[in-house]
Amino acid sequence: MDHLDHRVRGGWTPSGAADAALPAHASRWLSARTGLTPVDTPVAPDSGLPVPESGLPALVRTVLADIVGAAHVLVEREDRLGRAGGLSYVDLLARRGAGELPVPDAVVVPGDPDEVREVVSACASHGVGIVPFGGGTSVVGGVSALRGDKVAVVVLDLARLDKLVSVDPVSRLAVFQAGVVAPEAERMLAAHGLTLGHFPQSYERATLGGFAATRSSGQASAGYGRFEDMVEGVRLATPRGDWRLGVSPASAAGPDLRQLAIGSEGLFGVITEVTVRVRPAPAWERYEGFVVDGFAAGAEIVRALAQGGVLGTVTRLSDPQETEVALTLSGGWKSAAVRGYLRARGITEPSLLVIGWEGATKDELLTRRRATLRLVGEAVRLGVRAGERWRHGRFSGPRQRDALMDVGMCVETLETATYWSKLGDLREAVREALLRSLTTGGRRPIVACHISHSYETGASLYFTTLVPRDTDDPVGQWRRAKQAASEAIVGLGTITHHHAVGVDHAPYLASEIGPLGVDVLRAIKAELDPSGVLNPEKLV
Ligand SMILES: Cc1cc2nc3c(=O)[nH]c(=O)nc-3n(C[C@H](O)[C@H](O)[C@H](O)COP(=O)(O)OP(=O)(O)OC[C@H]3O[C@@H](n4cnc5c(N)ncnc54)[C@H](O)[C@@H]3O)c2cc1C
Repeated sequence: MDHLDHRVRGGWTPSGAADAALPAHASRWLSARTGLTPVDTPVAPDSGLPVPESGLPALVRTVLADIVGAAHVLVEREDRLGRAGGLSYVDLLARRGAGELPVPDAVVVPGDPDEVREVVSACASHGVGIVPFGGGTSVVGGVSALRGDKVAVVVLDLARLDKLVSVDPVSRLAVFQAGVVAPEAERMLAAHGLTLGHFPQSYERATLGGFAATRSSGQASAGYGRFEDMVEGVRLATPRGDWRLGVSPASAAGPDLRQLAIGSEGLFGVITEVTVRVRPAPAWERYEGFVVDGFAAGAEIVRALAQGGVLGTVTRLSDPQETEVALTLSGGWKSAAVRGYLRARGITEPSLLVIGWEGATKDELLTRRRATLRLVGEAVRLGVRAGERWRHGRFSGPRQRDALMDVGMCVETLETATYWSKLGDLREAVREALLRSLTTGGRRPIVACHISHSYETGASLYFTTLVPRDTDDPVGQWRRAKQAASEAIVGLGTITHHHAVGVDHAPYLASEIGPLGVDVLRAIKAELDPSGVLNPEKLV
C-alpha cells in the first residue's frame, strides 16, 4: 500500500510537483516583508523520527487479521509512520522533529463496510482506540493517533472502500463507499454525465467519508452547497452495530439524525457509505478576475451578490494582503505596470475578486454572468485570463507550504464565519490578535484573508499567516497565535467554518455550543460508543 507523503505537497499529484517550489524572488521578498533570515531547514528524513514499537496486543492483532486478512494489519514502522497525523502545521513541524508525532500501533485496512463494522466491534471489545482515516488531510489534528486511556490505538484506513456502489440518475443520487477520493468520485460520475461539485483545496487527496465527517465546504459552495447539503444518506459502523440513515428527500420523522453522523469526526462511528446528491456536469464554465478597492468594498459586492441570489458558482474575494502574497508567490505580479494601471483607475488597495460561472448551455452561463455583473459595479475587470489563472492554481497554493517551511517560515491557516454585520469586526479582531501575538523578536507577520463561502446572512473568512518561524520554540509560537486568534473569534463568529474541531479547536467548542451542547454530544457518544474507543481526545 502507498505511504502518504507528508512532506512534499507536490507529491499529491505528479502534475502538481511543479507548483510546489517557490519562485526565485520569493525568499528575498519574504526577507524584506517579514524580517526572515532564510535558513535551510529541510524535512527530517522519516528514518530520523522516533517510532516506538507497536503496542498492539498479539491477541488483538490476530483477531483483526482474522477479519481483514493478515496483509491488511500493518505494524511495520513505515506503515505506521505513513498514517501518523495529518497535514496541520503542527503535524508538519513534527515531521521536522519539533514537537510530538503520535504514531499508531497498527494500521488496519478493511475491504468493505462489513469488515469495518467487525473491526470496530473487535476494537471496542478489546479497548483499542480507532482513528478513522480518509485522505489524512485534516489540518486540525483530526487524525492524530492519540490513544486516550486505551491500551493501544489503530488507524482504520478507508483506502480500500473505493467503490461507487450505485447511481440513480433519475433521482440524481449516487452511493459511494467512504474511502473514495474526490477526483475518483468525479471520474466515476463523469461516466454518467454527472458531477458532485465538491472542490475543496484538498480535493486531490481527501475522501467523501472525510468530507461528511468534517462538514467540508468546497470552492464551488455557492453553486453546489456545502458537503452536508449534498449528503442524502449515510451508513455508519458503530460499536453498537450498523446504522443506516436517509430514506427519502425529506422527512418529518423527528430530528434529522443524519446530522449526527455529518460532522461527527469519527467519534460516533465510522462512515462506510455516503449517498450524495449529484448534478448534471456543466457543459460551459467561465472564470473572470476583477479588482476592487479595499476589502470592505469587495465584501459589500459579495453581500449584494449573495443577497441578490446571483453569486457565481465560485465567488472569492481576497483582501489586499492576500492579493499581494498570492500574486508575488505565484510569480505573477508584474508589479510596476499592473500597480500603475490600477492606481490610474483609482485603486489604492487592490483586492482580487474571482468569479466563476457554470451552465448547461452558453446562454444559461451568460444569463447568470449578466445578472452577477449588474451588481459588481465599479470593480476593474481583469477578464478571463486572471480568472483562469486562479482556476489553474486552485489546488496548488498549499503545496508551497513545505517550501516556505524549508526556508524558515511558519505558515498557518485558519477559518471562521459570521454574519455580514460583524464581518469587518471579525476580520479586524483576528488580524489584530495574530499580528500582536506574532510580532516578536524582529519578526513581522503577514496576515492575509479571503472570503470564499458566502451565504445570504454572512460569509466565511479564511486567514493565511506567514511569519519567520521561531526556531527556538516553533510549537509555542504556533500555540500562542492559535490561542490569540481563537479567543478573538469567540463571541464574534464560529471557531471553524469547514476545517472541523479535531484537537486544535476542541478547547473552544463549549464556547460555541455551550456546556449543555457538549453534554449532549457526550451522551450521544456514550450511547453509540460505550467503551469510548472511537477517535480518542477529539471533538469533545
Ligand atoms: C491543503 C489543504 C486544503 C484544504 N482545503 C479545504 C477546503 O477547501 N475545504 C474544506 O472543507 N476542508 C479543507 N481542508 C481540510 C480537509 O481536507 C477536510 O477536512 C477534509 O474533509 C478531510 O477529508 P479527509 O478524507 O482527508 O479526512 P481525514 O483527514 O482523513 O479525516 C478528517 C476527520 O474525519 C474523520 N474521518 C475521516 N474519514 C472518516 C469516515 N469514513 N468515518 C468517520 N470519520 C472519518 C477522521 O477521523 C478525522 O477526524 C484542507 C486541508 C488541506 C491540507
